Amino acid sequence: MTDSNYSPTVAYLGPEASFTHVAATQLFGNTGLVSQPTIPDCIEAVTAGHVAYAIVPLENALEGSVPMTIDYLFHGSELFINAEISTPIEQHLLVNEKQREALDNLDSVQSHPHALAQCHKYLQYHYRRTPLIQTTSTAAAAKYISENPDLRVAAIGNRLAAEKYGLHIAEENIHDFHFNHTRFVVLSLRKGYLEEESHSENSKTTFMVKLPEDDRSGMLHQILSVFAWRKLNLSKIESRPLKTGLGNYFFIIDVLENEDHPMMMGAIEELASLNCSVRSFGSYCTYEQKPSR
Ligand SMILES: O=C(O)C(=O)Cc1ccccc1
Repeated sequence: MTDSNYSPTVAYLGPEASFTHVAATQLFGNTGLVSQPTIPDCIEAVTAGHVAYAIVPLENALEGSVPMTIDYLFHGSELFINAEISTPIEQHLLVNEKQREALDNLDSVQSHPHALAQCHKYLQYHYRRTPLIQTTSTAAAAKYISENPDLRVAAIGNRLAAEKYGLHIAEENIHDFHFNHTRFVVLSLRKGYLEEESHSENSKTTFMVKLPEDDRSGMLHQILSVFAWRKLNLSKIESRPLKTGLGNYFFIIDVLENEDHPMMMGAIEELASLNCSVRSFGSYCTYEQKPSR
């Protein structure tokens, strides 16, 4: 989707064949992608300037926000969101070819916490007594079982991981709900669209809003009316712990408008006049990934 003559370096939550990797190739192609073992590693790589961008999962339709991304992005990062890509997620049960017959006798099932949670009913029904082990990504679990053929361990991951690591798909589509999509965000130190020529009709802006210290009753209502009377459509509002004490929250607010729109500028000013602290993560476009993997 980016200019074919220019390939930026992009840190992604790897290894190869993770869902994040699939999303990264959709946006950036195959060149310049740098696998990182964890979400904090992706965020640190782009913050330190080792890569131009990082791409990480932000939110899943079944499980909600990815806490690791929220923690590192909203608590003290200097990063902006340049794009988001929403992808359909299909989870499969994978085993090493050597363990095809061990399915009734597994010692553990391993995957990313969100993948385990997305398949919870399946696991509860079929593997109630089997330990579930969390890994840094679905692909890390797939790679692990391919490198340890003698372990009676299954992984949960995508079809590409099965192909890449030579694994047998023991059961397809084990996610509990059909509509399983994940939002991945592209982050960098630069505020602005991934593609400069992006048009603003399809824009979204993400804000982090903190309430004033002297939190008054009806404050959230006041914040929402700032957007409501300007007919600014919110696609998300989520409260997250500020980590400063029980009951202290900030809000993540996504607005379906470009930050430069006069109504948005007015909204930000009005929030400031209510003594809210507002940090903008910038305006960006949403890309949709075709279902395939
Ligand atoms: O683990 C992966 O492959 C990821 O990219 C993170 C993730 C996990 C589960 C659903 C979507 C993304």
